[in-house]
Amino acid sequence: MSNFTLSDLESIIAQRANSEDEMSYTRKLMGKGIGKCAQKLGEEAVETVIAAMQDDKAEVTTETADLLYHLLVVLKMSDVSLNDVMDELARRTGQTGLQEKASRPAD
Ligand SMILES: N=c1c2ncn([C@@H]3O[C@H](COP(=O)(O)OP(=O)(O)OP(=O)(O)O)[C@@H](O)[C@H]3O)c2ncn1[C@@H]1O[C@H](COP(=O)(O)O)[C@@H](O)[C@H]1O
Repeated sequence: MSNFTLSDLESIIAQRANSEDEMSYTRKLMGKGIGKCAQKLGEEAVETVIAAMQDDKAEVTTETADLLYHLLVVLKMSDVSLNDVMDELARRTGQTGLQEKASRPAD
């Protein structure tokens, strides 16, 4: 099992965002703006859903890797850190998902 974490990948993405590395996919993608990054995130989410519906474990694994990478790119572009997201998830651990839903303001 690898010790590699999402936090490690977040750090690499942050380095690439500020680099001049012509071989960096991250740099190239971010250069296209938030619209393209968000579109890629949506595509990877759909591909993960399709893999799950096909009950294809290998494909779910690779598509989820693509999805998590593109999610971290969008978080970086949005100036939201993984820590921000983990803090929000930690805040929610005191209640069930249905309690959280009931506590939301009415639309
Ligand atoms: N984890 C990833 C990762 N997952 C997916 N991808 C890329 O995401 C792209 C998605 O594939 P697609 O075929 O859908 O996209 P595409 O056709 O190339 O792109 P578009 O033409 O649609 O824009 C591929 O080019 C993948 O290589 C990733 N690119 C980089 N990383 C990691 O991010 C770090 C920084 O990478 P670089 O910025 O490339 O140095 C490194 O640790 C990499 O391993």
